[in-house]
Amino acid sequence: MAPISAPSAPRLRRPLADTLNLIFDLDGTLIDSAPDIHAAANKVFQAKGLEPFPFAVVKGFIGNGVGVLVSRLLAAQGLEPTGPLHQDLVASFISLYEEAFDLTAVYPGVCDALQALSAQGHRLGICTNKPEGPARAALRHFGLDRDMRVLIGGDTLPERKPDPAPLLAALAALGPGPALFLGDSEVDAETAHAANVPLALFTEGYRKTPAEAMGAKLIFSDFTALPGLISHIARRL
Ligand SMILES: O=C(O)COP(=O)(O)O
Ligand SMILES: [Mg+2]
Repeated sequence: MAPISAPSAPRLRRPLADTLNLIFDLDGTLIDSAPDIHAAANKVFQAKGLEPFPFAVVKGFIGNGVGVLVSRLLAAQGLEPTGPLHQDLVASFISLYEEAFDLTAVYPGVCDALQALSAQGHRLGICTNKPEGPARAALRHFGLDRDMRVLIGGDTLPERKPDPAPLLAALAALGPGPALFLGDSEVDAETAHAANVPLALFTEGYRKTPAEAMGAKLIFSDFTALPGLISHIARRL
């Protein structure tokens, strides 16, 4: 008797040729959140009877996560950068941060670009030093979570950027394939370099170094151009 034929095996879900694993930074890359970070920092400092900060000072300290931000702010006022006051300020900052969206804006063209990239078959994820809770809340609030398959925040792993571990973990979650890390800062450039992943630099974020000195494979200032730029370089990654 002829064997009953097995139902045809499901097709292996292999990445399409020319599709990439695209990992995005969050603050200064997808969202311009510095005004909310500034407001939250001033609220928690003032609640302790401490002086508020000018916007440029807080903006210049963004990039290494909340713990480092608060340490830098304390040091800027000549205070001990670690210890109980630091812990208190970080805890209150994070609880404010989960709902601090009023002063934050998504950079122009981001939503459409993410949808277009996903529709082109690229796999998208986030690697940020923002704590995971506030990062998830921000992505949901701005409708940026739909196409994201993974989120690694500043407190998801014991390591955070510029250690390569968070970026490598995000990429591992997306599966094998060529990758690009899209970020705005020196921390992102260092992370990309340490993980041996090419960097696409978004120029409108919180960087201090000239764009050409960041070692980026791609430099862009406008998200509406991103899907086209990525199609152009995909084969060369
Ligand atoms: O929270 C920060 O300090 C920086 O966050 P980012 O990694 O998304 O730029
Ligand atoms: Mg950033």
